[in-house]
Amino acid sequence: MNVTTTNQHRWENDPLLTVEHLTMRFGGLTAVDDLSFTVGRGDITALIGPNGAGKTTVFNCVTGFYKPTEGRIVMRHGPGRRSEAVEELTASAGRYSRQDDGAVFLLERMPDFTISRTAKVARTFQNIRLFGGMTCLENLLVAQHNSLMKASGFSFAGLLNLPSYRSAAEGAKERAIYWLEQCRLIHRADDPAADLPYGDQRRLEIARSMCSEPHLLCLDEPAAGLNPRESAELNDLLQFIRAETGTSILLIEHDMGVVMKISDHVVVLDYGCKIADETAEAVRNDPKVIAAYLGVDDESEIDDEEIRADLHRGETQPDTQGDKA
Ligand SMILES: Nc1ncnc2c1ncn2[C@@H]1O[C@H](COP(=O)(O)OP(=O)(O)OP(=O)(O)O)[C@@H](O)[C@H]1O
Repeated sequence: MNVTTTNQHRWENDPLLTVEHLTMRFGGLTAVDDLSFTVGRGDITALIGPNGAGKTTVFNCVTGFYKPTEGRIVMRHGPGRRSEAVEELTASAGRYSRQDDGAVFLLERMPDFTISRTAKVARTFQNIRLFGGMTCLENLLVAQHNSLMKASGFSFAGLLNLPSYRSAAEGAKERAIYWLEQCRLIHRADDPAADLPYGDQRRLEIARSMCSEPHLLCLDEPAAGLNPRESAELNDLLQFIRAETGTSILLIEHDMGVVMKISDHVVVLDYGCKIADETAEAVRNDPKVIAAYLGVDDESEIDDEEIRADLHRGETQPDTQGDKA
């Protein structure tokens, strides 16, 4: 997916998301400093960097949890850069505009619930946020509450009578069952989410996000706490999601076995600044990246086998069963 055309990376030619000159300050602390990068349509893009580099802050800006201090965050539905529509929208007071074959959204102007519902950006969190007392199936149905309410015409009578509501409710259940199957959780459909082992809960969160049919799926450390087998299964699931639905994925991840194996494109942050923005292959051999992970200033001093081995982990990991989770 990361081939270049006309000397540019593919993600530059068909960007789903562009983060442009993003800055986020908390009082005197600049957590993200003039950061620009692109998420290509259909790509798996990883955002990596040492602890405190600003990765989660970027996620919080993209998903509307924080209003950036400065910068523009553009999401696009439909192919191409849509430069004219983006500039027109920026000059107006609008939050999004629709074209015949798509739409553009300025995420920094939108509240978080509109970003998920209208711009179709879904996310998971570092700490699992499921409804523990609800069953797995219920968790996935609750995630589709918005579309069900819309189909009801936001009325009680609608809930009871409207054929459009009945058909939306059927669709929601089918989607929930589909994603439980793909995430290998269908046998736990009626169990409370809190009863699932940790790795299964992580997959349930991804299933829940996929029920909203996102164009962009943002995953904050999806492999955290997983054992090697579960990490390999996660790789398969993310590759399946991309191949089957075309959903683009932006992930924060410390597990280099996941990052290097499945990412088309890796963006590296250190102290809020971008230090690398390349293919996984190029990034894993970049002395700046190794230096950042080691916390050293002088790149010429680097000779750390452990860090190099970690950055190369995705190369050596054996494939797991098939191309489907
Ligand atoms: N709400 C906040 N208020 C003040 N400072 C914050 C806030 N959120 C993040 N920070 C600070 O911004 C910096 C970047 O934090 P952030 O969580 O984005 O880093 P990270 O790269 O995601 O780290 P990790 O890998 O440890 O999760 C840190 O110094 C952090 O303390």
